[in-house]
Formats: sequence, structure tokens, C-alpha cells
Amino acid sequence: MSDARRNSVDIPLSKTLVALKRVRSLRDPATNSLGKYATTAENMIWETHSSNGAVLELSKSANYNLNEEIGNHEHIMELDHSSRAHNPRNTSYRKPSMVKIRGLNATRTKLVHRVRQDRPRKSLDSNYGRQFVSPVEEEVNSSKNPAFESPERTNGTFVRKPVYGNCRKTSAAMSRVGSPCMSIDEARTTGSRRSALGLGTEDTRVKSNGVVGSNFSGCGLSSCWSGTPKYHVSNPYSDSDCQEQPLLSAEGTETAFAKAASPYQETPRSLSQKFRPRSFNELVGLNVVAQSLLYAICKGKVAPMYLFHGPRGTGKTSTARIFAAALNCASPEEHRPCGLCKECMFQFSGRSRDVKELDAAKIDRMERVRALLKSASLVPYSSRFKVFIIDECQILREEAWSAILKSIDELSRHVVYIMITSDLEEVPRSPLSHCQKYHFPKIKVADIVYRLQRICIDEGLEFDNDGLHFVATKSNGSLRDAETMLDQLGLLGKRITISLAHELIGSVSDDELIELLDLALSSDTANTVRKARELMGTRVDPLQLVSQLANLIMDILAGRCQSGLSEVGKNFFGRHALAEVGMHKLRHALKLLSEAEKHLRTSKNQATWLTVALLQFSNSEYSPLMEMNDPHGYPRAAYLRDEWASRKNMDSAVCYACNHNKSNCTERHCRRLKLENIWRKAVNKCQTKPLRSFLRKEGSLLSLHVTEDLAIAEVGFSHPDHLSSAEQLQNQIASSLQHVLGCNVEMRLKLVPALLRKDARGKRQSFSLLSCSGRKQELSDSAMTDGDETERSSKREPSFKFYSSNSAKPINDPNFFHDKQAVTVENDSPEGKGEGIECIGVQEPELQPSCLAKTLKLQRRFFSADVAHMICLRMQPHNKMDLSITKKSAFETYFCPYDPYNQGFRSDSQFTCSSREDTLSSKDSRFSSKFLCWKAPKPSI
Ligand SMILES: Nc1ncnc2c1ncn2[C@@H]1O[C@H](COP(=O)(O)OP(=O)(O)OP(=O)(O)O)[C@@H](O)[C@H]1O
Ligand SMILES: [Zn+2]
Repeated sequence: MSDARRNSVDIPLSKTLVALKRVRSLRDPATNSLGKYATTAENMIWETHSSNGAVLELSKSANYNLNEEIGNHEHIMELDHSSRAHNPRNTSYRKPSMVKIRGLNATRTKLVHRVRQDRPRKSLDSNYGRQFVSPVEEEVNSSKNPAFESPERTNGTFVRKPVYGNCRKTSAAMSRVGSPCMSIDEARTTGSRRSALGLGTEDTRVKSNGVVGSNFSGCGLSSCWSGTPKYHVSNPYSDSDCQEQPLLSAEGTETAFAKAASPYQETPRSLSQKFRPRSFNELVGLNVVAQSLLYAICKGKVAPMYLFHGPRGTGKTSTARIFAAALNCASPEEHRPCGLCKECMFQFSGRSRDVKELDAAKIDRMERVRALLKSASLVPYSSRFKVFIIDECQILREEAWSAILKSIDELSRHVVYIMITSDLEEVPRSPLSHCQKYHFPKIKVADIVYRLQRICIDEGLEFDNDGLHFVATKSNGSLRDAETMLDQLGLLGKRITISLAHELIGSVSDDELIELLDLALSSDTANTVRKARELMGTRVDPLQLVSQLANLIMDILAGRCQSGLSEVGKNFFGRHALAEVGMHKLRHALKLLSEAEKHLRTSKNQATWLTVALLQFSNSEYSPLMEMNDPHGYPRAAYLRDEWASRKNMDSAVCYACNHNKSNCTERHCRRLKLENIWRKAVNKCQTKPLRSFLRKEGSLLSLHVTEDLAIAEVGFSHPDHLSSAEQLQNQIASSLQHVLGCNVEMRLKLVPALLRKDARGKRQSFSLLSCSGRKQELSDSAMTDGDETERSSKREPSFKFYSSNSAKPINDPNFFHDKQAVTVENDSPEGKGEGIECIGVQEPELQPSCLAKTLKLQRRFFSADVAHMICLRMQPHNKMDLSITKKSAFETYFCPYDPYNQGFRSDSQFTCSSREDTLSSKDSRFSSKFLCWKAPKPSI
């Protein structure tokens, strides 16, 4: 049979008849049966498989049928396995069977009847090891089709080998005897049941829409675990030999049957298949999810619909499968899924009739959805639950969602849907509130490294921790990606090192990147060009280089780069990254890179344009004012940059704080905020902890004036002793201020007796949105003269402003938040005492992102407005979230650390969670999920 024929789809009836004739010569020598046609026909009707679940197409599994004719199952399986596992072209092999089947509807019943009588019912074990070359094989071999030249075939026989991959053909081959898929006979006997359910007969279904194949009573869907073989040796639910066979022998060892059916028998194609988790314990970084799902089972609170969402390769599908297995597992609750009981084994080997994995793309038509729902309405075959795992659920249409949701209310409690998506934003809003949602976060680098280490040890791969760390970093939180990369590296047969990984991925090492960045920031044009050419000429794609540089800069800005630095790194940090000026340059570079990236995507001369961008890295103006935001929380960087550029050359004295000419300096509150901001930064730059806490407690920046290249700073202390201490430390304080301001600083220390001690200004141990909102904004509204500065300070209290989304004015009405069900938050953590809650966001529809951004900004200014904005946006889809959020999970769930297009970038390192992982307590537990809170870590310098 030619390849062309194999691949053809529609063949006229006459050809089919010819084919039928030929079949006579392919009778099973043992039984003289026409089994292959019968099974082919059956297969055509019911057997549908895909690697990833339900397939509503015709006959994917019909590939086995020629072999099935032999009537000896295990040999078919061998042929099947070998060709599938090792021959990528085996798909072409499947087609002719399908073609033949199409002409066979008329004769099917008869054939099937015969084959049911003729086919020996043998278990896998009883047939194990027999060798047989079928006439079909001979025919196939004589046609020299490479698709059949299996590596396992030796001396005209097939040697049984462990199987990996998806053994559809095998499953099909065995299915008529024992698979969950019904044979025609079975179908006929259940015909009345079908018609009662309105499913119609198989024939009509085939004719009507080509939606065929159900191994669960005709919903038109069937599936198996991706990548797991289906050993359809015998019907696990009805075969006597199977039932009689205990899963565990008396000694507690696995029986042959158990072994045969065990998913662990498979020879996986990849590391991620091999190490696919099969119990909750094996899931990495998903403790909360796993615990919650397990408790749901233990406490009998299984929801009808779950939604697993999160980035790719983070364990959603694996968890869904484990959960499904756990739901039906027969072992004691805490050990679910045991992996040993019958239900577990059927499921993990892809034979469960009650757990179906579907791709949403395949239920794109309403009739398919209806078929699915009909199937769901039937009681489970043998398990407690019918579980439907629907992948990529975001592509389900609204009608499909509503039909499914509607059916949930009507159905009995035995159905569980597990919807999976990596794109939550695309899922319609209304179904979201019906689901229990579980977020699968990106997996932490440390967890990935640990997992990779375990795999390397198991696989006998030599590795450097640095190499694995690099792989983990590159995988962007996807364990599957990391495992795939490790797989590739393992194939090289060398020790897995960072340089090997760089070579494989085509990336540049951090040292080289730092060297390039250093050159670019130092205006060393010639060497920048040389280095850039060297890297892009041979080693790395320009776009990849952009991405690596941007990541490096973000890491530096986030303070993630400083530990474990090489010499190159240390030198670089010595030159660029410590001062605010250096930070500003880096931000500027980041911006240039983001623009370059856009440009590069459409450019033919990428290397040149990237070099041009690199050469601009050093051309950045810096003003500390760019760091500030206006008192209402709006980022003013762009405005101030222009202002600064025009003012820079002015000789007249300018108030450095509020950026106005000194004589016009009237916005006192603005000025105070800026002064506080600068002082806080300067204090944080001080070298020693005692000095930092002394200055934070006792000192205050009273004023700041800048002339051409010099800033004059007045720093006040309330007690003469403090003043004299400060005088001794004057140089250190001045140098910290210089770091922050980026210019020379002349410092004047003043005794200001009225200056209130900061610890007496009001403890922030307890803090309530309500009370804060009610507090008058005296600082912003009062107009004080310079002379009032100290008096004003003495009145100073923690003060917070809140804004509604539709007004630019601060809200002074205490009822505003009350009405909106704002929460009161106690900061009762020991480490929080005296520090205050740093940032609180209340999630209310009325509290729009812009408003919350301002609120966050004003409270302690740890968030820039845009970061807060992003947090709010992230919170929006979760209005109805019913799981309580711990600080940690809130952080993981919602925090979006970086937007390269935003000026006010703040690193997430500033927001590391408190070590306490308790659920934030609110006085009213109803609102416990409605706010987020982070405590800023102690300054690291
Ligand atoms: N959290 C995890 N714990 C253990 N293994 C994991 C985890 N996440 C991913 N893996 C590994 O990655 C492979 C793929 O995981 P899985 O298919 O469950 O991810 P997914 O989130 O469903 O991905 P996708 O959205 O692309 O379907 C697994 O076989 C496993 O080896
Ligand atoms: Zn079990």
C-alpha cells in the first residue's frame, strides 16, 4: 500500500470492496476471523484518542486495525509500541485503516459479531513474551514502508519492550476486548439506554456529524492521560481475570497485573514525563494548593468546578490529574492518591472511564458541549466522581460556559469539572465566580534548582550548582522548561555547567554582560562597539542580548545582583551602581533598551541599532528631583526632567526641595515631603546601623538649597548632645547626602529645641484606614513661612490622605471608607511595632487603581504610583475571591514587580514579605481577602 493511499482520507466504496477482498487473505491464521475489520470498524466508531485528551475526530486510533486482524493482541501491541515509540512517521501508518473503515459501516455489525466470538480473551500477562509475525506485518514489510521498520523488530519478530508515549494504537487494539470503549455489541446492548438519553445510535452519530468516539457512553469525547500508555488488555471492570487478580500479592509486592497497569512502567520520552508528579507530595511549590485540594476531599467539600490558572509548565495539568485520582482513590484519605489501588491505577494508566481530559478546542460546538453534559449526567462507572479536566478553558465560548454552569446545578454531586487556563484574563467574568480558583504561581528558582538536583542525582548526571541555577533562572518559573533544558544538557554527556548552559542556550554570561554594560555606561565608545560586535557577531542574537541586558539591569536595580559577585561585578558596582546617579543611569539604559527592542523587531540591521542604543547609555541627565513624585502621588519624573534641564544652568538659588525659585517657594507641604524623602534616602545610605537609627530618630532635614554645583543642607537636632554627636559624624552624613543628591553638599547643623522627637510623634503600631481618612490634612493645607518650619514639625503626626477616583481632592469624610466597607488593620507583629503598616490597599470597586495608587503612595511612599497601579489592576479580576490571602500568597499572587515602560520603577526586593505568613487579620473576617499588606524590609545598607 502506497504512502499516498495511506494518507488519503476518502476512498470510494469500490476501492473499499477491493480492500475487503484483500482482507480475506489477512485472516487470522489461528481463528480465520475477520477480526481486523471488525475491530477497525469498532475503532472507527468509538475509539478516539489523542495525546492530550478527548478527540472528537474519527478514527485516530484506527491505526492498529490491520494488526488487530491477526487476532493476537500482544503482538499487535508490540508492533504498535515500537512503531509509535520510535518511528515518527507512524501517523501515516494510521491513515489507511481509517480509509478502509469508512466503507465498512454496512458490514460492520456482522464483522463485529464474528470477531467477538473469535477473538481470544487473554490477559496481557498470559500473552506476554509470545512472538508472532502477522500476515499484515509481512505485507507491510514487503511494501518496504519505513513506518514499519521498527527498531524493536529483530529476525522478523517483535520483542516486547516497555512503552512510552501515548499508546493509542495499543489501546485501540485492546479496547474491543477490554477497554472502557464499548464494542458494538456492548453498544447494542446499551442501545436502549443511549436512545433514552437521546444520544442516538452509533451509526446515526457517525453519519450525522462525524463526532464519534466515546468511551463514556457516547458523549463524543474520550481521552487518556497525555503521554501515558493505555494498556487495554482487558476490561478492568468486567474481565474476570483482571478482577480476580489482586493488585497486591500477599507479600505486599505488586502483582503482575499491577505492574502491567502501572504508569511507572512506561519509558518516558522526556524528563518532564518521567518526573511528572503523581501525588500531592511530589508537587513543587504548590503546598497551599495541594493542601487545600486534599482537605476538600477529606472534609467532603468537593466543589463542582475548579479553575486552575497560572503560567505554563507550573503543574496545573499534573495537579488536576492528581486531584482527579485522589477524588476516586480507594485508600484512606490522607494518603490519596495512593497510586496502588485499582482506581488510581486505571486512572494513571489512562483507562479510567470516569476521568476525562478534554481540550477546550474540541468542544467548540454546542452539540459537543451537549454530548459532554449528557455524559456527565450518567452515573460514574465505578468511581465516586466523574471528573472532566478541560484544558485551555479560556477558549470555551460563553454559551458553552453557561451550559456547563447550568448543568452543575442540575447534576448530582458526582461531577467535578477542573478547568485549566494559562490566560485568566481571557476567561469570561461570570463563570469565574462559580469556580474555586487556584493560582499556580511561577515556581521559585530555589525550588526549581532543588528539583533539578534531585533529577540529576536520579539520572546520574554530573552537575554544577551554578549550572542548575542558571537553567532555573532561564526557565522563567516553568519547571517543565527547566526540565526540558536539563534534558538537552544531559544529552551532551558532559558535566552540566553554567558555560555549557550558556553555549546551549546561546546566551552571554553575566560577567560579559556586566563588562559590556560597564563600557557602555562609561562612554568608552570604541570598546563598547568592539565588545558588542564580538558578542553579537558569534555568540548571541541582538534581541536576546537586549533581553539579557534588561534582566541584568533589573536585577541590579532590584538589589538582587550584589551577593556572590565576581571581580568584574564588584568593579562594576564600585563604579556605577552604588550612587543614585548610577541607578539613574541604569534606569535610563533600561528605557533605551526597551525602545531599542521595539525598534529591533522591525529592523534588518539589529546589531547596529543595538550598538547605537548602547552608545547612548552614558548620555543621561540626573537630578534627584526625578526620583520624587508630587505630593499627590503623580509621577513627575518626566516633568521634572525637563524642568531640571532648563534650570540646571541657572545661577540663581533654587529651592532644591520643591524645585521653585526660592522666593516663590510657597508649597510648604510639597517641600516638606521632598525633604523627608531625601532625608530618608540619605539616612539609609549611612554605613552603620547605629548611625542610621540615630539620624532617623533624632535628625531632620530642615531645608535644602542648591546653587550651581553645591547643595546646602540644614539638618536639625532637638538636643545639644545629639547635635554634638552629629557634628562628629558630619562627614558621614554629608557623604550620604551627596550620594543621594549627586552633587557636593555643604551641611549646616542646627539646634532646634522645638523639634519633636520622632518616636513621640505618634506610634503607628495601630493604624486604621478609617481613622486615617478622618484625619485633617493640616500639613497640606497650612501655609507656613520658613520660620514656622519647626513649629509645624512639632505638630506633625502621621498623616495619610485618601482620594476617591472621581475627585482630585483628598477625602476628609471619615464615612467614605466606612461606607465602602474599608477594613481596619492592626499591625500587631512584633517587628512591626513602631514601624507601622507600610502599605495597605483596599479592594473595592469604588477604590480605583489611580486612587489606591495615590493612597499607597502617600502612606509611606514605598510604592511608586505605577507599581501600586499595577497591583490594583491585578486585584481587579479577583473581586469575588473567596480564599483568604496570606501575606505571602498575596505577594505571589498579585505583585507585579516591574514594568519597563514605567519611570517609577521600584524593585520588588523592597517589598519582601514579612516572615510571618499568617493571614492578615481584619476585624471583620469578611474582608480578609480584600486587602493586601506588605511590610517593607529593613534597609539593607
Ligand atoms: N509544580 C510542579 N511540581 C512538579 N512538577 C512540575 C510542576 N510544574 C511542572 N512540573 C513538571 O512539568 C511538567 C508539565 O507540567 P504540567 O503539564 O502539569 O504543567 P501545566 O501548568 O499544566 O502546563 P501547561 O499550562 O503548559 O499545560 C510535569 O510533567 C512536571 O514534570
Ligand atoms: Zn488509590
